[in-house]
Parts: sequence; C-alpha cells; structure tokens
Amino acid sequence: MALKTVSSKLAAQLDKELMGPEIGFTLEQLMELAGLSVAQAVQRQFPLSIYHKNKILVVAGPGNNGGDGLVCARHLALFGYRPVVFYPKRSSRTPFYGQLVNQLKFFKIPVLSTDDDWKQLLHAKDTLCVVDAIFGFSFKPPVREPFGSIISELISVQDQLPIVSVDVPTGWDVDEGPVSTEHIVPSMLVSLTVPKPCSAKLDKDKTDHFVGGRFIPPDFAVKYGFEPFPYPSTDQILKL
Ligand SMILES: NC(=O)C1=CN([C@@H]2O[C@H](COP(=O)(O)OP(=O)(O)OC[C@H]3O[C@@H](n4cnc5c(N)ncnc54)[C@H](OP(=O)(O)O)[C@@H]3O)[C@@H](O)[C@H]2O)[C@@H](O)CC1
Ligand SMILES: [K+]
Repeated sequence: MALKTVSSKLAAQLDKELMGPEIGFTLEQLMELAGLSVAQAVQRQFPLSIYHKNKILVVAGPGNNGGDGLVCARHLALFGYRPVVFYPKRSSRTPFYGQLVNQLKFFKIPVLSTDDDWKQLLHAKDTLCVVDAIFGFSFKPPVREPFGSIISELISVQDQLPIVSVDVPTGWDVDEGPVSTEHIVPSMLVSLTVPKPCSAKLDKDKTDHFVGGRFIPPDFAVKYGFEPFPYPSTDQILKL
C-alpha cells in the first residue's frame, strides 16, 4: 500500500480549517484526542503485562507538538505508567499550556525544567521509552538551543532506549526527512491525522508507524487528497 501523506503546508492548512469558523473545533479538543492517540499507541507497543517497567520520559517542546506530549503524559498515568515530563521551554502562547501543566500536577506527574537533571532518566534499566513531543509540523531547521543539545542526548541513547515520536521525528524536515547524518531514529512514529512526507524516509525495520488523531469525517480526508484510514472498532490508532 502506497503511503498516504500531506505536506507540512497542507497539514497546517487542514489544521486551520478544522479550527476555523465553519467547523469550529478548538485546539484543546484536537490536542486531547492527539495526546490520547499517542498514549494508546504507547500502550499497544509497550504493554505493562510484557514490559515490567512503567517509567516513561515525555520531552515536550514549546508548541502544539509539546502540548500533545503534556496530554499524552496524563493519559499514560491513567493507563498505569509513571510518566515524567521534561518541559524546558514553557509556552505562554495561550493560558491553556499552563492549565495542562496544572493538570499534570493534579496527577502528581513530575514536570522538570532545564535546572533539573532530566538526563538521569535516559537509562533503559529504569525507563521504558521516551516520548518525543518536541517539534511537529511547524519545525524549520536549523534547530535552536536548548533543543539541539536535547536532541543530541536523545540520539546518543536511542540504540538502547526506544523513542516514540509524535507526528514528526524531531529535527527532521517535515517534507524532506532527516537533515543531517546524526538524527533521531524513532522506534515508533505516531502520525497525527495523516502522515507527513518525511515518514516515507522511515526505515521499516527500525520504526513502527502508526496513524492517530481520529477526528475527521471521510469526505474531509478525501478533500485533502488522502483516503480515510480504516481505524478498527473504537481504536484511536491504526498501525500502518
Ligand atoms: N490536526 C492535527 O493534526 C493536530 C496537530 N496537533 C499537533 O500540533 C503540531 C504542530 O504544532 P505547532 O504548529 O504549534 O508547531 P510545532 O511543530 O509544535 O513547533 C512550533 C514551535 O517550535 C518552535 N520552533 C520551530 N522551529 C524551531 C527551531 N528550528 N528551533 C527551535 N524552535 C523551533 C517554534 O518557535 P518560534 O519559531 O515560534 O519561535 C514554536 O514554538 C503537530 O505536529 C501536532 O503534533 C494537535 O495538537 C492538534 C491537532
Ligand atoms: K515530535
């Protein structure tokens, strides 16, 4: 089956239309479903009954990809995992990000900043996986600090510690794929709504690919040039 993708430009347009005056979704609604999808994909890939570790590091970036990570952490806690969130650059774009952080505190999920030693979580002995919610479809290379150093740390452990990338592997050009030889190779990618073109560069032997964010009707998918995904039953995700 040929991979169905939409470009970064079209993905942003699709997002805008969903949240525009005619359709009227709010960011909060879509982000909740996006974060839930990612948590469900993690649970499918790393069920607690098989993996006897429950600590998950969620690295959240400054935009909506990071917001998806904050929501995902809350659902992971509800599913029985022990998420820890590293949120180095907190957004003040909308008060909603602050509310998401308050919800994490309500769930007693630690939220670390650059002053904390987040790197001690980068050990496969204790940590099950890392959720990469740093950048999504609005990332434009080259990467700026502190994220360059954070990405390098993740790359240095990815052979031992699986990375679950949300929507786009962080640091990859959304349309072109990896921009340097040293790059994140996720063990799992959860594309939201529809895969972005960079996902065609995934090595299928190294990365399992899921689509999630089950929030559009079939005719809307067709309008944006892709076939609707056949999600089974009540699932929020589909393995491609
Ligand atoms: N319909 C859907 O599918 C839905 C999708 N959703 C999710 O939204 C994601 C897209 O979110 P988004 O548009 O907020 O952008 P995102 O990728 O998080 O990055 C922007 C941030 O990164 C920063 N930044 C950029 N380049 C940088 C650089 N080189 N180095 C350093 N920083 C850089 C940039 O900073 P700025 O340039 O503004 O200073 C800004 O702060 C999408 O992938 C999906 O996960 C759901 O939540 C809702 C429904
Ligand atoms: K990401």
